[in-house]
Amino acid sequence: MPPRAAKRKAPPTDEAPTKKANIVSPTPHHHASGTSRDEAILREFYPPEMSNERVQAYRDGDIPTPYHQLTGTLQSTELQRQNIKPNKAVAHWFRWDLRLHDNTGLHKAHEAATAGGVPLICLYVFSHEDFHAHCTSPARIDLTLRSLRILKGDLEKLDIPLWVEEVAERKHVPGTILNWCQKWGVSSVHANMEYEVDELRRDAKLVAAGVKKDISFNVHHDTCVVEPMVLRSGSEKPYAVFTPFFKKWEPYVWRNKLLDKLSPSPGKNHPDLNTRESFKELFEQTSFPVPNEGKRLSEKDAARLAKLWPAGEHEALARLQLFLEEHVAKYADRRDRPDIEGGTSSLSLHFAAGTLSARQAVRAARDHNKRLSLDAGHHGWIREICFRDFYKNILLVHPHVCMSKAYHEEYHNVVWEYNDEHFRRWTEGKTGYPIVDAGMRQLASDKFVHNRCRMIVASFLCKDLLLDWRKGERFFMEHLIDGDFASNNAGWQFCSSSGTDAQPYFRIFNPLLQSEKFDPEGHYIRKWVPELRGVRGKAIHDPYARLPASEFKKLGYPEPIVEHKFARDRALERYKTGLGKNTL
Ligand SMILES: Cc1cc2nc3c(=O)[nH]c(=O)nc-3n(C[C@H](O)[C@H](O)[C@H](O)COP(=O)(O)OP(=O)(O)OC[C@H]3O[C@@H](n4cnc5c(N)ncnc54)[C@H](O)[C@@H]3O)c2cc1C
Repeated sequence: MPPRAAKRKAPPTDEAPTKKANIVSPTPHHHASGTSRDEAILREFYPPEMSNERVQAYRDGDIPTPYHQLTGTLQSTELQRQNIKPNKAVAHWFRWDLRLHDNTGLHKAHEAATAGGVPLICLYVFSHEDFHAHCTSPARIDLTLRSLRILKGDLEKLDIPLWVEEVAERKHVPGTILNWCQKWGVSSVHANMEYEVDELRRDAKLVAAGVKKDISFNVHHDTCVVEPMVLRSGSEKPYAVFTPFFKKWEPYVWRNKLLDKLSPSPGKNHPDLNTRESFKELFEQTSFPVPNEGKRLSEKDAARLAKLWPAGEHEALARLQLFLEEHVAKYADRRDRPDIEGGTSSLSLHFAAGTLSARQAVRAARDHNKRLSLDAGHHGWIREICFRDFYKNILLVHPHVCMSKAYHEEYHNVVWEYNDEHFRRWTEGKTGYPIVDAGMRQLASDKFVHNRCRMIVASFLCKDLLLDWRKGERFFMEHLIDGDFASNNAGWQFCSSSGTDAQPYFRIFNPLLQSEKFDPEGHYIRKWVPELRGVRGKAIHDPYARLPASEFKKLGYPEPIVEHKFARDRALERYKTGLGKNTL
């Protein structure tokens, strides 16, 4: 166990650096090739890896969590914010909640506007540097822009304008918003809380800065079905394991009738308010910002992905309905089968963009269930949605997971390989393990991967290649259309065995067995790995070992990058050493 930190306020070394030159390199574990574990962190935005002692200080409450900083600021300014008089408008600041229905912040903003007799106006902040700092993928940014266009159209029908404000550097976001509010006479802003560290700190600053300028910032819980931090174990602690969390979560949802209280979409701005004239410029914004180089899809990819993943809340609701009508009943049997179309809902991009709320989804599933109690399919699907809630709770209680640290910080003593060639071959889907390559090629093409294959490719990176899981985590965020920090981080930590509920380090996925079990006929592999389309029978899972050498050569498919048995033994040894389990 690391030594406990002394009871004093630790210096804020996990704050984002203001100048590049200030960043001092820690003592990274260098690899012979010159790359190091420190490269897994985006150093232009974040300080070096936090010490395990500092993690413990967060746990002990010696350092206030960003969540407590925000809630503390909200509490200490409550009276002042209440006393701010309505000016010319109330605003809702959209984030990853790009919908009208069941949007808590939007609903509260509408109520405040109605009570104050002023129009509701809306804002979205397109912050280029945040996209870089958070590794947001071009596909996700493109989906956001497409969702915003639909949202703008829907809001306009209600005489509510939506303005998209472009900000280059994220340090300017708070100032830009305050200026925007002053320009349009906004006295009150509502937004839904984002649970990542940078966002909680930004909001805490804004709430405090706002009251000094007579602007009330109000931040609401919205994204989870059950408000985070509410559910506690018998010993009054936040849950660290999913199953008991779910056991408490489910009856809590039904008992408190949480699904009967969905917020309605806002009503029309009253005609007497002359919103269209007073906020003409906001209505007339015709073009949206263009993402920076490297964050922009090619025209061809944009067109292809728009067809594959239509945006907006109407589409999300239609997709939800289709899934319930045609697939959910068989969910329990098929959710692990990447070879079956419709085995899962493919709604994660809508949850991530906020074009569908988790409450809407759980309620629709409950209402669709025809029996007295939930059947296995409906129940199993609702349980998966609960995972979102659980992982968002983890961010609030353990902010160090947002700072490139493992949930179980002792896993940081595991020494990873930093083999650039292996990493490149993994990213390109050229590992010589068909199921792994199929998963990585699905990611490259569709910017989405089936959950079972996310686990297989992640486990392969952490255990078979023994590469730093944070490199995989970042690569996923940079490519997934549904990239969500909490779920992605937790998924990676599950696979690297360092997270909550993680698979124990000695349980190592065998990619061959996974392939035979979850893609028995090899349909998924043949779909994504064209070199193997002509391979018949069980050879599809392991063509190198199961085909004659001459036949294998003709395929133009790579030999396995590592031998699984060797890799497994190496991983076990490295984990044991890192965790101090090798000593007598
Ligand atoms: C390494 C790894 C990385 C991941 N990265 C992300 C990510 O960036 N964004 C993301 O939304 N999910 C992520 N997941 C979780 C999961 O893979 C996806 O949510 C799921 O594949 C989405 O497909 P679906 O919508 O068809 O899911 P369904 O099976 O239909 O499930 C319904 C919804 O439940 C939620 N859900 C399901 N499984 C999980 C889970 N394990 N953790 C959290 N929520 C879950 C999702 O919101 C999903 O849309 C990751 C999992 C792993 C193992």
